[in-house]
Order: sequence, then structure tokens, then C-alpha cells
Amino acid sequence: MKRIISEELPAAVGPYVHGSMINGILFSSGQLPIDPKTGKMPEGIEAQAKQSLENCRVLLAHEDMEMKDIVKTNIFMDDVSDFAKVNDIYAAYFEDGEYPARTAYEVGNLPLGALIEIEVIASKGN
Ligand SMILES: CC(=[NH2+])C(=O)[O-]
Repeated sequence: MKRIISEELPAAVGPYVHGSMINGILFSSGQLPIDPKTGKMPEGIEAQAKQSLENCRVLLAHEDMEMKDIVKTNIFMDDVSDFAKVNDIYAAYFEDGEYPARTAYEVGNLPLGALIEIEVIASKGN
């Protein structure tokens, strides 16, 4: 198994790596919406959803993958009433209709008071 740590992503906030790769399948850790340039989270669910997705995109690029290589996404939200806003932002990261499987949850509380955390499983060239 390869443990993935990227200098282009915000440092882990606990004992985990950014992702693990085994047999060509990438398993990401949950990507909090931390801006790697500032080390801070932007305000509001739209900006946080974009940042978490950007962090997923950067992790995938580290392994020469793209958003279209995602086979499953898990989205964890502080408040499921943000569902529609998150859907609009999420959809823009994929070609029309070319979405991977996904599960979305309201989880109550997330680390560091984040409004969202996103994890992906990806496999190149599907
Ligand atoms: C933020 C995160 N992925 C964790 O496991 O704490």
C-alpha cells in the first residue's frame, strides 16, 4: 500500500495521511475545507464545499487522476439543509451526468467546526 502525503494539501489535523493507494484504487481521507495557502477555512457552505472539492481534486492530481476517475464520494455535512447548495457546487465538478456513486450525510459535528468534509474513492481510466 502507498501512503499519499501532498505538500499541496493542508496538513492532516490528526493521525492520518491524505490518501492510500492499493491496486490502483485511491482512498482519500476526508478532505476538510482548509485552504492550503492560508491554513484557514473559508466562510459559508458554498466556499467550503468548493474548497473540499478542490482539495479532492489536488489529491487526485497527485496520483495523475481527475474528478472523472472518482467511483464513489461520501459527503459529510454539518447541516443537511445545505444539501441543495452543495449539490449545485458538486455537480459543476463533473461533466453533465457523469457523476460517480455518492452518499451524503448530516453528521452533526465535524472536526474544527467545518461545515463539510468530502472523501472519495477513485480508480484511473474507468
Ligand atoms: C479530518 C479527517 N479526515 C480526520 O480523520 O480527522
